[in-house]
Amino acid sequence: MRVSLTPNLQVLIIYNPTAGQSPNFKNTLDRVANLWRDLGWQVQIAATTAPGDATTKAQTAAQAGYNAVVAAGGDGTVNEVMNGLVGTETALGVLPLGTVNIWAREMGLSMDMLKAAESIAKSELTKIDVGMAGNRHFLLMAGIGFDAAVTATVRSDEKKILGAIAYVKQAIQIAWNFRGVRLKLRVDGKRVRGKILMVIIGNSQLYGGVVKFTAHATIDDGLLDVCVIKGRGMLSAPRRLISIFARHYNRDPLVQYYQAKQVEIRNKRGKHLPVQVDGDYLGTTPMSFRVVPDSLWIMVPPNADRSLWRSVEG
Ligand SMILES: Nc1ncnc2c1ncn2[C@@H]1O[C@H](COP(=O)(O)OP(=O)(O)OP(=O)(O)O)[C@@H](O)[C@H]1O
Repeated sequence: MRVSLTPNLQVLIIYNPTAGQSPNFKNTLDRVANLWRDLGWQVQIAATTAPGDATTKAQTAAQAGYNAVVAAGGDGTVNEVMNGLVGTETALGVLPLGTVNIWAREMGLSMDMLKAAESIAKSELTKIDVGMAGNRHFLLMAGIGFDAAVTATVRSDEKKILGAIAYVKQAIQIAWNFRGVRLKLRVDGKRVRGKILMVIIGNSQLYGGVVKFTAHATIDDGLLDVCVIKGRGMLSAPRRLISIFARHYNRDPLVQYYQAKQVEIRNKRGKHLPVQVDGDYLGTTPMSFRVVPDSLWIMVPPNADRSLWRSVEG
């Protein structure tokens, strides 16, 4: 079900002053706020002061009856805001201020903030599923293995200077020594065996702004999409990537694709893998993952990727 925005929308913009590469975006945010005020919206702006602050601020806004909280930052900030909004009546919006901005891309937003703000003003509201990793919600995906090892070690000062290239540089450095690990996977009770390089558990589709590991994922189907990539080491990764780009899941025996409500990853013989959610390091296996259906209101701009919905009502 899609719902139109009310004319006197109450909106809180929560921004992360440390996000992305641009040093001074407060002026642009003020212009965005004025653009929305001209439409009759009541708009407040609040800066985060530390990691985790966006979750507390979003929770407080939901309790105070705000209609929407717009996360202005990268996907880490979007994740923190949505963790404060799941299960409330307050909708999540996004303004792309981070390094990669995957959710903003999924929502079809321009990377130009004022153009993005104009699109957001034409949004509708709808409810979607989110994922849960341990006790943390995720909007995009959880990554287990190689990508989480990269996320855990990429330096924030390099991200400021190099942007997304900092991830590529770190991936190349880690790839040489990264080995697949035998873990115990259960996907809706089904046992999955083999040496695991990486598992992507996707609520949505886009990964890193370039590739879709979970290309069949929709955000209203009550399921998570699971892409399991197996192998001894990263030398085999380019072949696996070709299979994923061509969507030859399951035709390549080392790339398996599932849709499930729940995924359990247990360690074997003391071996474990790191876990990231929505691009931020979370911890290590063992960990449980599950879908939380129909639990988050979001603002859907007109150019949002329609393939993210199983059914779009007109
Ligand atoms: N005021 C703050 N000071 C320090 N860290 C913060 C602050 N506010 C938020 N953070 C942390 O910064 C992390 C990264 O932020 P965010 O994802 O928004 O930007 P980014 O890293 O530039 O973008 P991307 O996620 O696209 O790489 C968040 O996970 C959050 O915990």
